[in-house]
Amino acid sequence: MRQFLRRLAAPGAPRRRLQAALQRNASHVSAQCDRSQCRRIKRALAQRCASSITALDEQRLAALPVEKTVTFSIVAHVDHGKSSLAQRLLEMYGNIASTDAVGQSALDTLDVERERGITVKAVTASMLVGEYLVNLVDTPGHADFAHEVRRSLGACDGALLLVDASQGIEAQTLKVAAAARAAGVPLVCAASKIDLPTADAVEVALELAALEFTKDPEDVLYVSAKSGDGVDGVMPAIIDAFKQPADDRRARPTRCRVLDGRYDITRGVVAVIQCVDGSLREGDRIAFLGGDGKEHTVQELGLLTPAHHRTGFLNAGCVGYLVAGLRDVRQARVGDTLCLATERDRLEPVDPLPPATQPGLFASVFPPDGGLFDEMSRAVDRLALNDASVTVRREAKARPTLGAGLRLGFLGLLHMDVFRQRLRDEFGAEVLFTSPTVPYKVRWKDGNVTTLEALDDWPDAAQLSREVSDILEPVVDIEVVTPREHVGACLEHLETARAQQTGIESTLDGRSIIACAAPWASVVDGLGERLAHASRGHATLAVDELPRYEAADVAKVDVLLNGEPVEALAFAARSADARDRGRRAVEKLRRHVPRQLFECIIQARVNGAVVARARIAPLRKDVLTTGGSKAVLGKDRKKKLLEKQKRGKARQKTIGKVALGQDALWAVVGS
Ligand SMILES: Nc1nc2c(ncn2[C@@H]2O[C@H](COP(=O)(O)OP(=O)(O)OP(=O)(O)O)[C@@H](O)[C@H]2O)c(=O)[nH]1
Repeated sequence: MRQFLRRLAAPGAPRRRLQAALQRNASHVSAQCDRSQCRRIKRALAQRCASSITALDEQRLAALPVEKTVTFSIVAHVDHGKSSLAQRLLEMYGNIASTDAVGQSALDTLDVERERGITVKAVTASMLVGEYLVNLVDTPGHADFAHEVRRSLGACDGALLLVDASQGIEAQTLKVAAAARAAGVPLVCAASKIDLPTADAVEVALELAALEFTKDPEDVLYVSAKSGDGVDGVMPAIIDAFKQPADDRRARPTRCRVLDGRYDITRGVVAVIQCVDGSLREGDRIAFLGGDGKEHTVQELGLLTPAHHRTGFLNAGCVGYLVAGLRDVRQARVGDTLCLATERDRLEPVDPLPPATQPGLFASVFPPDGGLFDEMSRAVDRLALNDASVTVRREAKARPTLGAGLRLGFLGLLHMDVFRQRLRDEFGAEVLFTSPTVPYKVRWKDGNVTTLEALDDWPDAAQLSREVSDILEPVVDIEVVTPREHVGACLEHLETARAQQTGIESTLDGRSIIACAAPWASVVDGLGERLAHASRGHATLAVDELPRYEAADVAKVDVLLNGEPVEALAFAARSADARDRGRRAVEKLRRHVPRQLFECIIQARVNGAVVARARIAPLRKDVLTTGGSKAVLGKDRKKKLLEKQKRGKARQKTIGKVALGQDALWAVVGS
């Protein structure tokens, strides 16, 4: 049944059968698959039904000159309405059926996006607007996914900058606008959510002009995805601003750039590609420039609407999907250029996409059972294909209690948490994540500087006193945008986070922009949430992606169970806070470690000294009771049994392993 449903959900399946299957099979789907498989299959079926109503005129598309194509990204601060506006545009141009609901976008297809109500992946949808083919890219707003925005901007003719008219310009608005400027991408600005009673679109337009994001405040569009007001003016403005001059790109040798990809269990790598020059057809033999030299046959090509709409060809200016029987995820990396196999020796790669941002946070992952390392590794590689900013490296050495693992690099805590959830949702991989750590460095007294890839490599107490000159920590530039009345509260939190203020400016609409240099560890430790809380949700934080290193007074906190350090639980903290944080970690862990038959001692250790201790008493087994009733035992026999139990417990205490679940590990993270 599952196979049958997968076939139905695949592109090319007839619409009538799909709709009938969707209605008939809902209960079978539920019966045969687990919750997340079931949701995915039903969604794929529903999308296929919806995508078949798309009125893409393939003959017109085949003849479409490149100057009649436009690619643009929607960029904004988190929750300013990007996905909702994209949804309305898809409805307006017939890609999907109309709905009255705002907030659940057809472009947010991942379980994690729907559950959390945020976009984590940039998604492309192409639509026919008059005589133009417009490729829209909906990008995430959260800072942890800023690499998706930069990658999308690298492949766009322009960007639509949205600003929530009731919130005004926020920290991430400044960040994405700066990224667009750096990439040389022109902007069209729009004030969104103008239906809200607190909206002040004119104020937003003036502010956008003051910041030189638009030349004239009158050029700013006013839109509401909820009421639909102003949405019909968006595409004409986009086409007008971003249309490209006529050129001969269609006639040049074919070159396509890989923008994204995901692994499909039946079809292998499904790559999102942008046809930059020439055209590509199903059946063509292709090769990757600078790749492994292998040739592949194009099996399936089409547009993303956002569902797969198979066209059999892609011409210059189109963004679409490609299936070419690639089984190894390393064969089609984001940014790679592919061309016709016969032309590979005479072509240069397309301009590179912005490189993936350096990870700012590392964690190790281990399979729950050491033997499943290969399966875990494959799942991580396949998911990393869909998230180019994650770095994956095999741990240099196997950990004593956890076995072989992978060291993963992330851009922030949310990024890491989303990756963990996607591993489970999309690949069924339950893995153990260690406490995340920022990459510290050690400056030794002999002048050498080494990077601490993992907390395991942290110098011990003796080395610290004799050989280490400084521990260096990453520091980043941050900007906090807040209404003026909350500046005091924000500054207090910034001081607690050891942020050094470097400047403060006022905006036209009565807000302040505070610039600081802050330890990256404080930023990933929830500084953004604390600032938002202190300002009743008004303050927003944007972070510069490139850290520099400065000397810091930090120490490693080890957590021990029955005298054994648990590598997964070690973390670094400011020396002044290490004792407190160690105590909190022990307290939290005490609540998560199940009682065992033997005594369990939890300790926190800083620089070799124990700073906190908790004891979990053993479960008491009544060895004098057999089969539920108390046997009549002689005094000597009782004594013997109790002594035997005592010896057993002592042995268990030394060899007994306390099984720790991921919830216990997560409880300690951020203690
Ligand atoms: N009143 C009103 N609410 C809107 C409008 N557009 C979006 N919203 C609401 O604003 C919230 C965020 O909307 P999204 O479209 O998910 O915002 P986003 O910018 O795509 O969010 P991220 O991708 O996570 O950054 C949702 O609760 C929407 O229902 C609008 O025009 N009017």
